[in-house]
Amino acid sequence: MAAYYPMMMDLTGRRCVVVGGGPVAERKTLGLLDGGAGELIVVAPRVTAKLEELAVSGSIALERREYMESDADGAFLLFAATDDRLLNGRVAADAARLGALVNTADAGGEGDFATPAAVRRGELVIAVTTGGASPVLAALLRRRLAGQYGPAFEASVGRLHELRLLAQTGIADAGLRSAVLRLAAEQTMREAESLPADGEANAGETIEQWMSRLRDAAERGR
Ligand SMILES: C[C@@]1(CC(=O)O)C2=NC(=C\c3[nH]c(c(CCC(=O)O)c3CC(=O)O)Cc3[nH]c(c(CC(=O)O)c3CCC(=O)O)/C=C3\N/C(=C\2)[C@@H](CCC(=O)O)[C@]3(C)CC(=O)O)/[C@H]1CCC(=O)O
Ligand SMILES: NC(=O)c1ccc[n+]([C@@H]2O[C@H](COP(=O)([O-])OP(=O)(O)OC[C@H]3O[C@@H](n4cnc5c(N)ncnc54)[C@H](O)[C@@H]3O)[C@@H](O)[C@H]2O)c1
Repeated sequence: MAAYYPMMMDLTGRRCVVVGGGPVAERKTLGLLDGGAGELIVVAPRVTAKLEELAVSGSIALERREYMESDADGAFLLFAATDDRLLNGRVAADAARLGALVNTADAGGEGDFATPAAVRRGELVIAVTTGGASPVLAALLRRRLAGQYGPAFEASVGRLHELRLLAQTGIADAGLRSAVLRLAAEQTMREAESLPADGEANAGETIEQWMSRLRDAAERGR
């Protein structure tokens, strides 16, 4: 069992290849699209209706045929998600030889990385993994976190980012700036618990007004 190192990968301009076209390959493909994969190719003789739809809309390139070694050539990420154990092993071996990072959907996650269950709220990504101990537990935790930090949390994260940019230029004192940013994050966490699904925290207050209010609070707390 690997210890696993969590990281967030920028897939802009990267070639990603999914081998297989069943429900598992579909899930990996949707995750790659959410994750901004630059060039996404799915190779399989048989694919789900959703993958078919993504090919028609041009979101993925679909190669409706069996996998060939050349599919691994030039790939940055490779996903072995077929129901054929021997083939998934071959894809992993090709990836190792050709320098692609590989994920295998079977065999205890043999390969270079595992895919976590993820909640996306704008720039916030919450990713959960059990390293193969219980993928279902990862999915259940993902569902709980998605409920706890609902869709409206995206706007809250966006406001925090705007505030941070403004504070970087608008508050010269580094200690005061970090106190303001901490108060803002703490307030946002508290609000997350009471935020209506379609509501926006502090709607109506500009970022400048929010920063000034936080600044007063931080100065009082010094
Ligand atoms: C989190 C998630 C992300 C995703 O796939 O996007 C994910 N599996 C999910 C669901 C899921 N997987 C399975 C079931 C059926 C129940 C069951 O059998 O337990 C369900 C439930 C369902 O389908 O609802 C079965 C399964 N999974 C793996 C094997 C092979 C093995 O362990 O040997 C088998 C047995 C296959 C068989 O028996 O033939 C392997 C892996 N699955 C992983 C990720 C990696 C470790 C993650 C971790 O442990 O945290 C790893 C190691 C490799 C990888 O795929 O990267 C996604 C939930 C997404 C979400 O809902 O948000
Ligand atoms: N990691 C996970 O999250 C997870 C979850 C459940 C199951 N699994 C494993 O993943 C495997 C795939 O699951 P599924 O439900 O998507 O299977 P599935 O049987 O629905 O689909 C298999 C896909 O592989 C394709 N395929 C077969 N031979 C191929 C070849 N030579 N080249 C290219 N594509 C080929 C088929 O066309 C089909 O699209 C399962 O066998 C299981 O071991 C993994």
